[in-house]
Amino acid sequence: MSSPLRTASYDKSPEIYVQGFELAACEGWETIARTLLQKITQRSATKTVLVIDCYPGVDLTELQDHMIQALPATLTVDADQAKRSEADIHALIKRNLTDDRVFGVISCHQLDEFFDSDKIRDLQAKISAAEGLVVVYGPGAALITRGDILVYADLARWEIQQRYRRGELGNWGVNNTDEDILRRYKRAFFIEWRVFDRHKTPLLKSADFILDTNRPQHPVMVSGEAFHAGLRQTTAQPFRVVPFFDPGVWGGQWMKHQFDLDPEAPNYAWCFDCVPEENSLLMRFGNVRVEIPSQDLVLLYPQALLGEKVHARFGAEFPIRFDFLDTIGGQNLSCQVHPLTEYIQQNFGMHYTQDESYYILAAEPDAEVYLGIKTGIEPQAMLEDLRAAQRGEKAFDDEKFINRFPAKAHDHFLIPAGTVHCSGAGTMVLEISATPYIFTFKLWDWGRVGLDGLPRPVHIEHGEQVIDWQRDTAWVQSHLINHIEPLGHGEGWREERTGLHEREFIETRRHWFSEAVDHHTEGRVNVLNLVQGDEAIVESPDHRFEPFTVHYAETFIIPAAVGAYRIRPVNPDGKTLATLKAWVRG
Ligand SMILES: O=P(O)(O)OC[C@H]1O[C@@H](O)[C@@H](O)[C@@H](O)[C@@H]1O
Repeated sequence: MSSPLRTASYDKSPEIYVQGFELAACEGWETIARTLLQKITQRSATKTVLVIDCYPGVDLTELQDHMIQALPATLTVDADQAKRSEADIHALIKRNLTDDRVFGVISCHQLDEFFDSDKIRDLQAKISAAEGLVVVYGPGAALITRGDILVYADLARWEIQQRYRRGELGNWGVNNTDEDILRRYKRAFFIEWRVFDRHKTPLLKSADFILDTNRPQHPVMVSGEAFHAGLRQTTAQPFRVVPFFDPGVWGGQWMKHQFDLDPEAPNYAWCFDCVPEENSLLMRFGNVRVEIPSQDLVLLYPQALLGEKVHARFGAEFPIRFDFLDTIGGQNLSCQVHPLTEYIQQNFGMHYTQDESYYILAAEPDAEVYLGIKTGIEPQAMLEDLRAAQRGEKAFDDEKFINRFPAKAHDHFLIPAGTVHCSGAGTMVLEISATPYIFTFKLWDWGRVGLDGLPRPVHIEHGEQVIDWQRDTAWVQSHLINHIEPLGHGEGWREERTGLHEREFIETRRHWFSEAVDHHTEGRVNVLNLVQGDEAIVESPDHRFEPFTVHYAETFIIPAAVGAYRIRPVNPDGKTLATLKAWVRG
């Protein structure tokens, strides 16, 4: 392994300290109920309607038993009562759901389409006839009434996925807790999360309180005002999202040692350390830590975070993804290809595609990356071989068809969609890619089964429609491997362009430095990783944010609104550090 083991300095729980709202959050059901009662009392009204809208996956039984029951409600309304039937909902989303295990079609539905307007009217009549305290709760509660006090109970997607895996949770609007995990994830990714993100955005803007329900039996609540102050502060300083680590059939051992992860885990394959759509943010208000989906920041403050140009082009979506793929002590990823832009648009309703790159953080001496097809091969022969392998008749002859290139630390492999590729065993990849990450058409999975003992889904029928057969040995060598161009230098630093390919919208720059380097967002969000060196400090030249410490391999985000920032090495030994920075071109 080319990188020696270090003491684990990588911070797995980065927090944002929100200034000026030290008393704005509280924790525990009892305290939360008391805070709500105070708010109700302060209204001095004979009737109060308290609405607790929820992201799907929030534990409604816990909410009922520990909080709603503690409130002196004269009427309690569960929004589920107004939901359309499972069959109706299925008919509405059938086309988006598809029969495939992995791929659906992105939904444009609005949440009110999933509710029965007559039932909503009945509930509204009941609510207006009631006196005293009325509590309306559950996903979609605010469709029935906006009420007098609004609480939004939120939940991060990563926690939702854990609940799916533990068999505790199915999708919203269907009784499918036992269904294949891939299918439940698909329904959430393509439909449910889209619809509920759309529904929650205006609610988060006006909610009196945000309820963090990520930790079972450890609820935390923060005022809407403090929540927004925290998000606004976040758009004016460097920050990190909460990384999550996941095992996989090809997973390795490097992250486990490097990041001090559970030594009992068999391996770790992925680390998502900057996929704001799925990660969460930790905001600290005094003694209380609140966890919210980092997507909330993207939905609520896209201009300040992304910058005008990026927001105009992508909407409220964070387009840059940094993640790790660890195969050191593991196995090859599946041999795969990603859809071309028109293919992802026309088949899956995504507006941009899964363009990727592999930046090598560390590698075993014999590590290799598979990239592009061999010059002169016959496409039909390769597809036939893949199909025969898929039928189980023989192993795919990768030697015959796919290039392999040696990989060492700091190499950068560019992978525009349509290029057949995978990282081989013995490689620690920092993926710097466009955000879509599930549009992987596996072509060959080396004849193995997944962690669940079942073959992982292979999609040769999609893959064959998007493989670019021009990307052969010579083309790949000259266009996709270490396309490194020196750009500038100064006292104790030099800058290089490392990618990405011209078909990809991300620009990447590497700085080698032993002295401070000045950077500027130029009005676009920057995402960086400290790819060499133990520690550096990100500072504001005019003291507009607190100095922010980053450690080796941590990914950090500089919102567009930050403007100028400086990265100073912490290197008493004078060693050279390196950052890899990405932003959206154009
Ligand atoms: O298909 P497997 O083997 O799990 O590899 C999957 C990984 O491959 C990489 O090239 C990327 O496409 C990742 O987004 C993906 O998670």
